[in-house]
Amino acid sequence: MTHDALDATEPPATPPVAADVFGDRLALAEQFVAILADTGISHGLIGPRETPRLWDRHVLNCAVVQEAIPRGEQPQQVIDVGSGAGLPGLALAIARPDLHLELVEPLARRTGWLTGTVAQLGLTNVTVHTARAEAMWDQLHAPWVTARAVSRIVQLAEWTLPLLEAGGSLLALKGSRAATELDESRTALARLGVVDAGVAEFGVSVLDEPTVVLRCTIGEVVDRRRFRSRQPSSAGSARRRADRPRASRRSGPGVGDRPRHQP
Ligand SMILES: C[S@@+](CC[C@H](N)C(=O)[O-])C[C@H]1O[C@@H](n2cnc3c(N)ncnc32)[C@H](O)[C@@H]1O
Repeated sequence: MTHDALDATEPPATPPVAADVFGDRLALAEQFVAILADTGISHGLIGPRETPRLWDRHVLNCAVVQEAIPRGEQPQQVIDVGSGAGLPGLALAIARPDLHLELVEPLARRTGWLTGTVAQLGLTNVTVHTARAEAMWDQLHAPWVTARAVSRIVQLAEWTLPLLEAGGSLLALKGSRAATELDESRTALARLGVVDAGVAEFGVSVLDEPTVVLRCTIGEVVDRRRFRSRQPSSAGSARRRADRPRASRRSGPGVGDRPRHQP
């Protein structure tokens, strides 16, 4: 059957590699894909043309980022910013029941769908917050923040680095331009408190196109007063500020000018 011949709400067949990624949580992942193909599309959280690609481009692409987060003895918290249809947040929560996912998404229509999906899946390791990331600085802190397709890296760092504990990392799922974006942003990231950054690929053995992650690691907890004074009044003005070259305002060493470390 061709992709066009598929019913719009019919979930795509489960690829064999999904079992490698999700293990004994595969049935939950299949349920998530079925929900995405149904209400995820009818509620406008994901494009209708994405149905045939729900596994490889979306759910698997996001779940493999679990490789970046070591398994510890204690449950670890992960803040997923701009979760949209639960990507990567819900894919990670399904793949890794040892993680607790805090999904931060400002659009109530989306968080309503997320809350319903969490209930349908019976996930107990997810909390959904209807808020912008900047509004959660005083309430949520974690060693990991994830984000996919939310903003360019400097703007994303401004929104999310205050959510990180000391030594924590922002994992930004990016496309093939990740290395270029990082090289263009090193000075600005260093000014925001990033002490180490790098680009790494995940899912190399299971995906035709591995997931490219731009990682930004902070040292001490970042000075939030600096960020708060720069808190954007709107996404547009913030983006304009974030994309302005900062080297002209103050020169200094860029992050990652020391040897890179891969997660
Ligand atoms: C293009 S969507 C990506 C959704 C999902 N991460 C994905 O990859 O499918 C970007 C999402 O980021 C959210 N967003 C934008 N600015 C944000 C902010 N400052 N804090 C949290 N979420 C934000 C939007 O509401 C939207 O749901």
